[in-house]
Amino acid sequence: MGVRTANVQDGNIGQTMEGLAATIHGRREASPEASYTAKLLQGEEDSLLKKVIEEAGEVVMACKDNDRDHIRYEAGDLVYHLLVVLERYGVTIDELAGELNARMK
Ligand SMILES: N=c1c2ncn([C@@H]3O[C@H](COP(=O)(O)OP(=O)(O)OP(=O)(O)O)[C@@H](O)[C@H]3O)c2ncn1[C@@H]1O[C@H](COP(=O)(O)O)[C@@H](O)[C@H]1O
Repeated sequence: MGVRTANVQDGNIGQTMEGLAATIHGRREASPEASYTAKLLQGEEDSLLKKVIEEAGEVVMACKDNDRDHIRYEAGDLVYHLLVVLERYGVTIDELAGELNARMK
């Protein structure tokens, strides 16, 4: 695990999520030997789904340790794997945004 200090100046969540989702989409046709994302997209469905549960558990453990850097790191793993799930099941990042925006009052 490579937990490090985050540079918040690097952060723009909209651009980051769009860029990452586009990269993940582009791995649909990539070789699973060359790309972990391609392996998740093309491999066993349950392997990907189990990974989401595992990463969610790691976020919870980091929270129980009250370790901010570790929480952020594991949240990154969870969000990445969640985006891979969305790609695999054909839910676009714009649809996710629409879902969240519809809840705003
Ligand atoms: N954001 C990620 C990303 N986050 C996590 N991971 C991988 O997810 C796996 C997480 O597994 P584990 O939890 O077992 O490993 P860990 O996090 O090292 O250790 P622990 O959390 O268990 O302590 C590791 O293999 C990470 O490399 C990611 N792999 C890829 N990406 C993005 O996807 C792009 C395409 O990557 P490729 O699929 O390699 O082409 C990359 O450029 C990145 O932008």
